[in-house]
Amino acid sequence: MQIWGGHPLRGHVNISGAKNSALVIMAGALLCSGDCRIRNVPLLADVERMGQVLSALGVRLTREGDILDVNASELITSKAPYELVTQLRASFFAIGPILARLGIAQMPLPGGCAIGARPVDLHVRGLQAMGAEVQIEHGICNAYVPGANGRLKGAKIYLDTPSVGATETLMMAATLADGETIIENAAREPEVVDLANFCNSMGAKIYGAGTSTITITGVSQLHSTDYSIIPDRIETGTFLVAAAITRSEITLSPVASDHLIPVIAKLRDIGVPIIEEGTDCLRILPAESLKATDIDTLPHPGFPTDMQAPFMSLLALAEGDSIINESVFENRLRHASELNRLGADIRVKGNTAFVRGVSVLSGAPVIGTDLRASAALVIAGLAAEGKTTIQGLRHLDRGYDRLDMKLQQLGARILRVNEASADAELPNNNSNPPASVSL
Ligand SMILES: CC(=O)N[C@H]1[C@@H](OP(=O)(O)OP(=O)(O)OC[C@H]2O[C@@H](n3ccc(=O)[nH]c3=O)[C@H](O)[C@@H]2O)O[C@H](CO)[C@@H](O)[C@@H]1O
Ligand SMILES: C=C(OP(=O)(O)O)C(=O)O
Repeated sequence: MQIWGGHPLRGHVNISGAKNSALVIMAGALLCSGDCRIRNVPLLADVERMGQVLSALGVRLTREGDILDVNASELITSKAPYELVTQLRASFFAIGPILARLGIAQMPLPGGCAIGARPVDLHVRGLQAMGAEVQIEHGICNAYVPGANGRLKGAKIYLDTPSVGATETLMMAATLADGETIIENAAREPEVVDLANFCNSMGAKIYGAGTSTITITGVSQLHSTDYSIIPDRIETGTFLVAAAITRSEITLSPVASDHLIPVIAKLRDIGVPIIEEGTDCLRILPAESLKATDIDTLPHPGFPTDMQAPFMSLLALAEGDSIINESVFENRLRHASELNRLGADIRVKGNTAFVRGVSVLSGAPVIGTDLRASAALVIAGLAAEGKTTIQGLRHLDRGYDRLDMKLQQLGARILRVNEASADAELPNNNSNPPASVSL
């Protein structure tokens, strides 16, 4: 991807459905033996792969625009395909519904962004508390429920850390379990609430999602539903930061601004004016100056780790020194060295980045190491002088719905090229932007 920086954005951007809701809700559809219609599904490589995982299990899927119809009435296997599951994180969460439906599941350990060890011990311990026998061998998590009816049992589960995925896996498993499950220290992310709402729309009995204690009363089966997923708060945040760094005025909708409280608060600290318009629209105005601030990532409702990398790009151009502490994942600061190639002044020690604001960034060839790191480089490229060439588009495609196209519609000079030809052009780094660029 090539970006010629220094051009303000203008206009309106449509925010897609949330990646992390769509993926887990697709897994949740495994709980239902009827038709599930899921609306507002983003166009993402991860969604495509999750669909392939479900298909391999015997699920029938059809997609038209952003509507996905899923029918999991006949599951033909409890074994998920290794090559697919290892490419994304959320596929693993399907272990909960598969086990609840079939009493047996063989789930490879997941992939996803390489931002830390990302174990699945909390998922496993929770399923064990619900009566499953679980063993990990040869990269596969084998789980089964002993006993004649193969039904999980309600349990009291305390999560050592409020893991989003573990909360979702266990919540889904508990919907069809025998009796009541209580998850303490549950994750409170909006996507957990979205999944609970989806399950409840199929007749599940989940109470307290969005708080630290979730109670689920198991039912014997779930019914068909028609459900629309929430707007992507991380995509929204990414466009807000893209507008902030280019000193632009844009509007964004649909958005759920109550899911963005820490992000909007930090942007305001930095000096970026944001106006809420109506119930689902945000307007961002050009900042007079960008001021340094400190960020500590935390589970929701704290500042989201998925917004840390984009904010690092913004703070790289703020006046003064900022400290960014990544508390959720142990290896999620790899974009700092790539931002330094663009002229940023960032030092990393352990899980902390010390960002000394500079007045300009200058375009250079860089590599995105994970999804949000790649987004951070796109954002920096929009502000940098000259041309930035970004490799690692496969990460972006996993989690952003046509990011280059949406930015182009806002007036960004951004061109998608295949990575081999991007390499070929690297020496010509400061060439002028083409008069117009198209996909
Ligand atoms: C597909 C999806 O929804 N991905 C999101 C989800 O990932 P994911 O669900 O993988 O993230 P978790 O909330 O589980 O991880 C949080 C922390 O808990 C640790 N942990 C997690 C599970 C476990 O069994 N043991 C354990 O120690 C992790 O290593 C990490 O340090 O939440 C993250 C935190 O908001 C986001 O960055 C990801 O975008
Ligand atoms: C870390 C992320 O995704 P995943 O959990 O799918 O790797 C993310 O969306 O930023």
